[in-house]
Amino acid sequence: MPRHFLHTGDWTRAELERLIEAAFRFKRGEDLSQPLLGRAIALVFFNPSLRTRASMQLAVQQLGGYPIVLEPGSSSWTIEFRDGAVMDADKTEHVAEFVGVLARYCSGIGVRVFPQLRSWREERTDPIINAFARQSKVPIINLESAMHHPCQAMADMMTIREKLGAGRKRVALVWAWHPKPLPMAVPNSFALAAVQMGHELTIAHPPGYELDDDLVRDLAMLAHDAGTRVNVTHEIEEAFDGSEVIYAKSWGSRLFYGSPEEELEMRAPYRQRWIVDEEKMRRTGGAIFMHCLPIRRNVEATDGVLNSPASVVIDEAENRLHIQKAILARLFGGAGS
Ligand SMILES: CC(=O)N[C@@H](CCCN)C(=O)O
Ligand SMILES: NC(=O)OP(=O)(O)O
Repeated sequence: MPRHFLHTGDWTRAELERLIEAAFRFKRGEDLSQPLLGRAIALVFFNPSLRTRASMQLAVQQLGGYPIVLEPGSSSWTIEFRDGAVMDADKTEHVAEFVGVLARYCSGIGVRVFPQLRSWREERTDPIINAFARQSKVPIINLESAMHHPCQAMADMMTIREKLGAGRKRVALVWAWHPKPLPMAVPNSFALAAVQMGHELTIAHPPGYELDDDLVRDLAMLAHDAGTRVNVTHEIEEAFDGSEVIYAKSWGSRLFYGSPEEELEMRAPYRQRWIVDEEKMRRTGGAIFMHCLPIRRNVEATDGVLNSPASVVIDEAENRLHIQKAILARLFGGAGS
């Protein structure tokens, strides 16, 4: 089985640290190697993207490779994932043939596939990215699945290092109100990578927005191993007191997968309070503000915060390019491996 990049939990802290160091070498222009020379990487997008798509295409190209972007269900065929499925409905080809064929053309396959937000029990197991990983003889890179967004989380860890230096930081993952229930991939991966890197993590969310139980258990174990801790609070202000990093993100409640209307009703009371504004940022004494983007201005965070020097969201997005070059170089040989 090839080594995939599905979530950071499969990689050691030392390996993650080396990825960040390699990413800084790319960023500083010190590493101009082309480990992908003459090779193709498929980038499979089931969902929209700005940053991931543009930065992965560029990353592959800057390493000498050729990116092939595919969009199943729009410009390429619809795909069936279930083993043993009788394919007499709408799906045109099976993931077995899809990855079998692509592996003859490409050295690796990046996949973006959001959850349907229909069945928590099923989607919490990340079935689609895992089906790709099971079927594939070439490395699979997770470009955001139902449960993880490791490229984002690694760009986030790089950005924290870049802005605040090495060592343990007090970081807060803050739930924000949003007009739609969104996936949990970004908060899961941020929390996981943050404790793996030894940061002290506070997670603030309203009741009912708990992250996955297994993930929370893993966070506690990893925090213990790293000599740090994870605090969970239902008070948004508590996340700001003394924090050095405010990481805002909205996510849907797992209690209401399959019933978005009820979910929206449950979150309605949180609209006024669960927003990052300048008043809350003042409680931190100089924290940086982070968000994976896209962000809804004056809903998740105010213009005042996003336009202030505290906001590092554009640097964070730039760092996607550099860390993904490090990840590609690590998976496909050459520099950074
Ligand atoms: C607005 C939206 O759909 N956000 C998606 C993508 C975030 C970054 N790739 C999410 O919350 O997972
Ligand atoms: N942050 C992020 O993954 O952005 P896109 O959804 O635009 O790729």
